[in-house]
Amino acid sequence: MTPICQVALPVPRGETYDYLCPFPVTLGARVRVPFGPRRLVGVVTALGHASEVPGNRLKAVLEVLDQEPLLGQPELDLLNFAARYYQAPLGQCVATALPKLLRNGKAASPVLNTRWQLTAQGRTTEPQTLARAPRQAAALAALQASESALAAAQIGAQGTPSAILKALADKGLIEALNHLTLDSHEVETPTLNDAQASAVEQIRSASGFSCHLLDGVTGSGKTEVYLALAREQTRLGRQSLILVPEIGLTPQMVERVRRHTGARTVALHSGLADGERHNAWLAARTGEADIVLGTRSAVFVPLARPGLIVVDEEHDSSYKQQDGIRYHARDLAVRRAQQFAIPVILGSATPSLESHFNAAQGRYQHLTLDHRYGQAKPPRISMIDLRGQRCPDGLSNALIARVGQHLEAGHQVLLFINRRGYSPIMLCHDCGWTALCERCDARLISHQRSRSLRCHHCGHQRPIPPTCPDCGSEELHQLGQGTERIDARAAQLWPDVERIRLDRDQVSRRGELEAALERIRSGQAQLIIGTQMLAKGHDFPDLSLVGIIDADQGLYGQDFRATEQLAQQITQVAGRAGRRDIPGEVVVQTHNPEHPLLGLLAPGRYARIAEALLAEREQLAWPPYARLALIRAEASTAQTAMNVLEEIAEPLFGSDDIDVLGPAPAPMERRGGRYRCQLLLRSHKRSVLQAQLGHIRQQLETRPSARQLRWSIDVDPQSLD
Ligand SMILES: Nc1ncnc2c1ncn2[C@@H]1O[C@H](COP(=O)(O)OP(=O)(O)OP(=O)(O)O)[C@@H](O)[C@H]1O
Ligand SMILES: [Zn+2]
Repeated sequence: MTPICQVALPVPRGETYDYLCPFPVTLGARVRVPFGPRRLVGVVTALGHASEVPGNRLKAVLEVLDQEPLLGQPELDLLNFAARYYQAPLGQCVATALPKLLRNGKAASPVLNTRWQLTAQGRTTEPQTLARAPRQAAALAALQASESALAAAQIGAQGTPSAILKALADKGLIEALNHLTLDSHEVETPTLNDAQASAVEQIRSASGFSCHLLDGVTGSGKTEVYLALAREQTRLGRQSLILVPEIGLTPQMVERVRRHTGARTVALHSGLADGERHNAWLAARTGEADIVLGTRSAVFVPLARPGLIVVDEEHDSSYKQQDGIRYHARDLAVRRAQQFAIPVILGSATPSLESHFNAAQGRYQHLTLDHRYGQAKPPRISMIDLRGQRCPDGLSNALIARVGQHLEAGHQVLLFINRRGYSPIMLCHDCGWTALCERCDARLISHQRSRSLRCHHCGHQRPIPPTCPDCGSEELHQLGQGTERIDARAAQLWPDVERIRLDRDQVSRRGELEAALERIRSGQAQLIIGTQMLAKGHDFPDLSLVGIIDADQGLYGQDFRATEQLAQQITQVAGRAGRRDIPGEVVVQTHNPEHPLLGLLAPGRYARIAEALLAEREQLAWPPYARLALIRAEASTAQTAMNVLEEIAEPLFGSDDIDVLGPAPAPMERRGGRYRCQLLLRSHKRSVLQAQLGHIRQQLETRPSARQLRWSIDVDPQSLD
């Protein structure tokens, strides 16, 4: 009898598909199969001899792509768990776990490295010293002139042959991005202070699975705790997986990891070229890499010899995927550690309420670092009361004075505003017209450089009108600020100071962020204007002042996590100031100086905020005191979406174990021309909720009325929008 294999395919529905397999094949290997008119690559998730599909309708595998399993049993278990828990098709979970080239059927062996970068030595070596090898000298000069890594074809006007690059690499002057070799003599291991050493000791002395919440104020040296442990794992021949929330944090981190551990380190994130990502993923899987530093989806990477998992900035909402499979990488990381029976560290200066709660319950070991490392003191925090002040461009006179002083002293200044563009409100002073998106319940944001009005929700854009479209008045005012406006004002105020603006409009392409961060780190840029991209994790030694332009932005958020997130964001951004010898200062502009939350911003107070918020959550039975699942539906009319959600909700009313909230219109009801509604389910019993969700998903997949919908199920939603 021909064996039958179950294959997880990247298609929107269904669990797995059965195929006859006339070739030898192992679990976890990729196969190419016919699927309707198409040919797809999938992963074998089960093998057997029986199928519910009648034999004459079964199709056969066309090709087996891997002789050895690409995904091992632990990865398959995790993917199966994620598929069940997050109500997502297994095939899509598998597709999330694989880098693109492997998804497309490329062989599981490294592709040629695509980009080259300078090593520390290469940055400081004069090309003239290579005068006897003029082509090498030219290639080195070209890389020194570039702000980012380059492909061989981009180095020099005609490109550079790989033999020349190899020669430079052998001299230790350049390296392929994601390279695995190392000059071990560069390793410097910092001496830990008592608090760090004690944290390391406690984690090290745990055996088997253990979860540690490393709760340390900003600048307390959490990173060195991770690295000390990772270094030890490397020495013991085991791998460490370190997750960070944003790509922006990886280049700096990779450098630091290598310098402090001497380990073969690879980065894994979406900013890499396909080939680089492919190679890094394979290096993790074969065990060639000792340390894997990655963003969210790296939680799925196969590890040949796992020893430690770290989730840095564990509170960060970017660990939760907001579309497709809505998984939470932090939660899956804990699950993985359990699977492997190894320790996992969740680190943050502002731990999530979930992790606080778990630590309080004794499920996680709570380790604290209460002071900044070394002589660095907590930053001094002051408020500027904006009431009654006129500052259309967002900078009060008091803040301008502070910025001026810090710049004059030769330090760096960060102005934080969590909105890109020029101004969020365009208003006609005569008739009251405001610029709204036609497709969303949202205002259009003006962007001066491109002279356009843009919707940040659906991408719609149109030119800024010269006069009011309703009454023709020329009195069009722009109210409020985004990064662009702050930047424009800063250019007038400090024309000779080198500025850098960092937001998604500025750095969208690969390499741009790295280049920008390098300009900050090298001290070239003195004044930095940025969004939350810059708020966390970065360590800029010369930064002494952080100005928070508008603390009120988040004070009135409707979401149940709004206050938690605001407290985290402000604490984190404030934590960028004064991390070394220069004393730090934080200036917060607000119309609500008496707001209790702002009063709690002083360093070390975050725990008090967290306790207060937890008490509130308990009273209201919100997470972590209950579990939530949000079912979203959108359609061309609100009624269509509401009707289906009502049908779904109907049998649940009156249930003892599940609270049904809604269905109701989403906070932003119309987006991209479609109407959005949602149904929130809440329960104290995870298993009951899970069972119901399985049932609901089946209904949504099969009900004819649901065909006109776009719907999703979000388990443990990060926001209720
Ligand atoms: N043991 C040590 N020896 C020398 N320098 C250290 C040590 N520990 C920390 N530092 C330095 O102190 C600064 C802050 O450390 P680190 O970046 O690890 O803090 P963190 O707790 O991760 O901060 P954040 O949460 O704000 O990102 C860094 O510049 C780091 O190099
Ligand atoms: Zn829109």
